[in-house]
Amino acid sequence: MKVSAIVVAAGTGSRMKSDVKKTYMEIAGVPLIIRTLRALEESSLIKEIVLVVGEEDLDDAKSLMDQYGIRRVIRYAAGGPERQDSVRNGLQAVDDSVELVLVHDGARPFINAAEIDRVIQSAAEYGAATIGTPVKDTIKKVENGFVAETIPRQALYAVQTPQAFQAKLLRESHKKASESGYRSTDDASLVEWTGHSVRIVEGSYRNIKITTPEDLIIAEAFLRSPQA
Ligand SMILES: Nc1ccn([C@@H]2O[C@H](COP(=O)(O)OP(=O)(O)OP(=O)(O)O)[C@@H](O)[C@H]2O)c(=O)n1
Ligand SMILES: C[C@](O)(CO)[C@H](O)COP(=O)(O)O
Repeated sequence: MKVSAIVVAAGTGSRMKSDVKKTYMEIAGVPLIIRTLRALEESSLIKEIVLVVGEEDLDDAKSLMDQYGIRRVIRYAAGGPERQDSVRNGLQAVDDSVELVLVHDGARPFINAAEIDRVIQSAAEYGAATIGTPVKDTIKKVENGFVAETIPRQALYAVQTPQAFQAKLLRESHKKASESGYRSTDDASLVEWTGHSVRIVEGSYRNIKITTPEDLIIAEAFLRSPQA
């Protein structure tokens, strides 16, 4: 089964409040995107990577891949206004012969090959799968500054990436969403919206998305204490 990975790294990183684009920020001396791509290269199931970066960063990204010896990236695509647009642009660069597509945030460097392969195997079996972890906090819906509802925690998961899909299903979901103007923050929700079920794969609380400055402190701590 031919598996392609789309790595989305074209965001502006506004919540990081940094002059340096989050994608290229160094964590312990190595750019964030390089750490993430190195993790993906550990999976023998991923045959190619399509890297989605800002249009203005395409040349620099290719140089960075050469500098750090990232060999699995073979195609590039320009990002779009939102993450959903960037994924869609990446999809257009994936060969039609590819059977399964994995989508991963460039901002999640702490994924490991075992987790990646479990998501791939689950998507191969069920058509769509996402990694995630049970929510640890109590989650409440807020309206006008007041709690409107406490959502029972037992069934709640904080989903992460990688998410993986049969290529045809993901292409159709993105096409329908684009045609109808449906917008969402992850790819699994587009597939759900079309009525297809999505399998949950148990993940790790280490698979954080580097989003705000606090996440950099956590990331440095994770690097000092590698996963058992
Ligand atoms: N238009 C966009 C927006 C996001 N992303 C990517 O999607 C992943 C998850 O998005 P997020 O963490 O929100 O990144 P940013 O959008 O850059 O952050 P912010 O929302 O703080 O601006 C990141 O790897 C980001 O680079 C992307 O490729 N294209
Ligand atoms: C895809 C994702 O990482 C799943 O949790 C999340 O939805 C990305 O959200 P962001 O606002 O684009 O970081």
